[in-house]
Amino acid sequence: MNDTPVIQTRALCKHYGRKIAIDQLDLTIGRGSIHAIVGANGAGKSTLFRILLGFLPASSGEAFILGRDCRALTPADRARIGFVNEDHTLPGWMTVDAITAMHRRLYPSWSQLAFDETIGHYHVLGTQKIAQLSRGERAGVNLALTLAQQPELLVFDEPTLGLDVVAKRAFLETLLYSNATRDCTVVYCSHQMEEIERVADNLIIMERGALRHMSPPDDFRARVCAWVADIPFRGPDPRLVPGLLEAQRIDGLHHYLVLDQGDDFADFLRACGARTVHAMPVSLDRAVNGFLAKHHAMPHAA
Ligand SMILES: Nc1ncnc2c1ncn2[C@@H]1O[C@H](COP(=O)(O)OP(=O)(O)OP(=O)(O)O)[C@@H](O)[C@H]1O
Repeated sequence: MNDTPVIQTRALCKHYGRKIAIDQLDLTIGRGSIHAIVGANGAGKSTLFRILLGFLPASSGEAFILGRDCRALTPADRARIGFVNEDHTLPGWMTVDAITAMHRRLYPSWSQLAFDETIGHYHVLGTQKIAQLSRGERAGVNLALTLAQQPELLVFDEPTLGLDVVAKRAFLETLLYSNATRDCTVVYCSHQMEEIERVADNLIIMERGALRHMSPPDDFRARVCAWVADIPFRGPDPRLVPGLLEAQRIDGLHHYLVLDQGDDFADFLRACGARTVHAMPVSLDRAVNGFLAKHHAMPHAA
């Protein structure tokens, strides 16, 4: 078994003028599984993908994809990687049949079976032009073309953005199937947490171009907890609440979303005058969004 990481960056930086998009990023993603990268808008996810795929030079540091230096990818290296972005850019004037024939010629490892299995999820006719397809159908054709290459690594930049529930489900089913049936690693970024909860084995959180967390999604969810306390007056100064991500007062009760706090958080609340305290687990969506919102809201020196 090849244990070269599919993605590895060392002290990777990307500046756009004075703007720092990637900031000393050290990231290692192993082979296999589905890895989801999340981050607030502007966290650097698309920039990272563009560097990894060799579309954009880094300002400094190193980046490797499938063990190859991202600055010097050959056509043979690229054939091992399938990339789908949110725009599902395919030439609008070509028919589905024509573009399929072109890809079949281009990729020596083309699998007609993988193409047929994927396209079968969508109601697409071979005679239709790409421009005539709906957004979800275009996503399906793009995915079918990419999976038929039989890549070792699939990289998706917000692949289900703008798709309806049915198209999203078809896309995810295919993704899961492809990961389960072939030895294919999937790395994708998305803002759709319920989708990540369903498909991802590994959650990677980026913030302002740096890695903030990496673990199975459930492990991150377990770091965040919601507490409700009945405190008959103002409650503690938020700056003194350990691990605070979010504080709200609803119907006279104090609600706290906190990171990395154990049972002694209850003691803290009681010491602040709480008559009753309750801890509740949170969804992945709440945990990640609370985490990102907290840091997103912080003022940042340019
Ligand atoms: N061509 C560019 N010129 C200047 N700044 C840029 C350029 N491209 C990206 N940036 C900046 O780099 C940062 C990272 O952008 P990037 O598109 O990688 O973020 P993202 O995590 O993909 O965001 P989103 O979730 O909104 O798609 C942002 O602050 C963005 O404004």
